[in-house]
Amino acid sequence: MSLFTPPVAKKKVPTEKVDATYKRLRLQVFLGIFVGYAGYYLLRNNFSLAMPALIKAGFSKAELGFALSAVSLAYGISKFVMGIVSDQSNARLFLPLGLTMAALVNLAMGFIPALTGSVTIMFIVLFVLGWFQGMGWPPSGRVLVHWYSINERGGKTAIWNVAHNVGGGFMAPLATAGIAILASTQLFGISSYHGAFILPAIIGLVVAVFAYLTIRDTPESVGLPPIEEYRQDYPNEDHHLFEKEMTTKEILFKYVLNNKWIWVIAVANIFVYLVRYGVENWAPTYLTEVKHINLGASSWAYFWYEMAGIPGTLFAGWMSDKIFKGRRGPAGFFFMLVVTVFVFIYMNATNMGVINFSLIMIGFWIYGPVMLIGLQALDLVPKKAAGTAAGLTGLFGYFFGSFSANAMIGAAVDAFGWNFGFQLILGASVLATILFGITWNLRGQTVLHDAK
Ligand SMILES: O=P(O)(O)OC[C@H](O)CO
Repeated sequence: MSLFTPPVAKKKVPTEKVDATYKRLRLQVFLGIFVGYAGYYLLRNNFSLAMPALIKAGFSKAELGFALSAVSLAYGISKFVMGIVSDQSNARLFLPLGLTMAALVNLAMGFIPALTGSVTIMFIVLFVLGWFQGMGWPPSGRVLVHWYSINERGGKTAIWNVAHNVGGGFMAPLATAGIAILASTQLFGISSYHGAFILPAIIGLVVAVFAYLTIRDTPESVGLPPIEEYRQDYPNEDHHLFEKEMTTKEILFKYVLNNKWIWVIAVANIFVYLVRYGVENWAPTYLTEVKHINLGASSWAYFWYEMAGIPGTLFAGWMSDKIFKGRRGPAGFFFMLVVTVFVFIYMNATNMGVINFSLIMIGFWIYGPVMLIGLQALDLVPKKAAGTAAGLTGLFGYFFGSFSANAMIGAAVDAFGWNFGFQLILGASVLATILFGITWNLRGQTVLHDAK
């Protein structure tokens, strides 16, 4: 454990050098967590690229779907558990370690055919992968709260959040290239689909080295003053800074589990994730089954849903920083209100242009709230509890929201039809809007009584 203990600088940076050092290191650590988290996404869903070959080998869609569910199941739990561990760990080591482990699991799946030989084994291996995946978000959050103060954190977290889409976007071509290389060279004498694991894993290892070289745990770890002091921007009225590392008990019972606002946004996250994955996962089926458009056209709609999330996320961060001066609730409320309107249009539309447009609009407006919940979790607690707070919201989002999106909506549609399935999504969207509304006056760790 001592290997991961957050470091403390032996010497302070001289006052005249503080500004230049801060400027240089803020850019450097940001690049580290951006590229690092994109690296995590290279290795999160690449199994799906191996699935067509596994189906040909005799596995059913239901079996592979079951195996795949292990990733989000483990990811949700790990984001919370590893979030707790990461709050007392050096982010410079923690993030690259999780990425390295995720890459090693992928290399094992690439080189050991037995690991993709049965559903049970795949479930176990993917569970382990999901667990290591949970080591990416918490240290990134730790870096964001220590290097960026509250009135700029929205914009910076939003830009960082784009790493999700960059990593997810590069994953498919990389995995496909890996398959093509093995198919043409017959290297290692294994089936070509193993390339979907091997090439992204190799890039993941390179990214882990880059992340280690660039990330620095906290400003204090390199002899700089705390960010609040440097930028004169404080998260609470008495300007109290939490610079002492805390025990797990303190973090959990003093700052996270007894903070009613964390519970409000954790529950909000169930509904946000139900909308995010409910719309995304079921769009291809809905469009092909009900609207009778071909799969090629529906996969383009899916692609644009993802891409629209990039400007939407940036807009949400900017809005919460600049218009609402560090308050995330009003921005989340506004974004979810618009999502609700477009879910309503989407479920009632008959014209293909309107259907595609409303789907893209849902993509644009939903990723803002996805990012804002994580950001709000970081804001609401002392810096030393950031990973745990964000982890708890992630647990609720993945364990309940993503799970319900996959299982409950499918069952509801089977039993009562598409309209009922959409009513569930619409209801979730309204509830998320209300819950964001409840947090309207929150800014950092303070409730602003005069905020309008
Ligand atoms: O855990 P992920 O990858 O869904 O990311 C969550 C968002 O960044 C939370 O703000």
